[in-house]
Amino acid sequence: MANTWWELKILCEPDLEDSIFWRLETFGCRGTAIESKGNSSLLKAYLPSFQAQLLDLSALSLWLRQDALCIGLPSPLLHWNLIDEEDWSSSWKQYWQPQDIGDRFLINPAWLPLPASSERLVIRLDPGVAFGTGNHATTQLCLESLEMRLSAIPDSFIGTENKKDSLVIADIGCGSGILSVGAILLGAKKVYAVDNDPLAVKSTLSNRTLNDINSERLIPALGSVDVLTKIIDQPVDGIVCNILADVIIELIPEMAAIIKPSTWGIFSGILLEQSKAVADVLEQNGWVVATLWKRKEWCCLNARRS
Ligand SMILES: C[S@@+](CC[C@H](N)C(=O)[O-])C[C@H]1O[C@@H](n2cnc3c(N)ncnc32)[C@H](O)[C@@H]1O
Repeated sequence: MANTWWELKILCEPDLEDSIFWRLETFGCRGTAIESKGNSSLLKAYLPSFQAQLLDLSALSLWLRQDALCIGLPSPLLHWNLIDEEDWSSSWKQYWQPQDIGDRFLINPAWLPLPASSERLVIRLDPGVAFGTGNHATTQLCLESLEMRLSAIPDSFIGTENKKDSLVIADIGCGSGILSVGAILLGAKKVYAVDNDPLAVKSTLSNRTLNDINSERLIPALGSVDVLTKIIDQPVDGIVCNILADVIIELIPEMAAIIKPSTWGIFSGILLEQSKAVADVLEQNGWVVATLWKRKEWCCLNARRS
């Protein structure tokens, strides 16, 4: 029998989009898409059917209504139905279009032709069921921060030991591998990409191939910081970590084992109201938080050790 998926369709006020995406992500949805419907937004999200029972979907519906109520907006309408795998893979892909991010990147869905000419660094992507299409504000903030870290300063200004083409980076919570691929395209020498979801590791591996990246330059592995401590052969120059504030807070002390005095860090997946808690833990663990970039209700902390 074909694998089946829940297709969730949510009609909502545009102002609710981000909080709903947040709920869907926490609920375990993959392959989210969005469509404008007049003054409303239609969000679609997909979830392997075995991951949720009808009761879970009812609970999700209740949370969505409560979230809307809290900020005084009309309740979103949630509908669900079962579809087979084949329909799933085509349903959300049709809404995903090439997208410029920052000054340097263009995200190109794997099934669409490459642009005839582009001065941008093209990240070809098929996220499969992993998070990381480039649509989410936190992914964009991380890519823009990487751009700032890796392309703002010419090699000649950053000293031999920090030359861009010798930079080793850890991508913690790599998802589709979008940030790892971006870092390599910007000139990093090597990226170790870890995720505790096997499907994310699989997706990063296939996106490595899709972008013709040598297997010695992008090294995906199942796990988290503990695994990095075993697979890296030297402390990393940079960390990019787009997970959730609570998880980042837990991982920060462990990161001490993979860094050196000059390591920089890009931390996102953090809601604005959580930024102080994350910044406090970073500072208690020897980081200096240099900037906070925000988009919608999300933020990204750029930090360094010295
Ligand atoms: C928000 S997604 C980020 C994906 C991609 N890096 C991006 O920026 O679009 C977070 C990812 O972190 C992974 N994750 C969650 N907790 C983790 C942990 N403790 N260690 C490693 N990965 C984790 C999830 O499986 C998910 O793929």
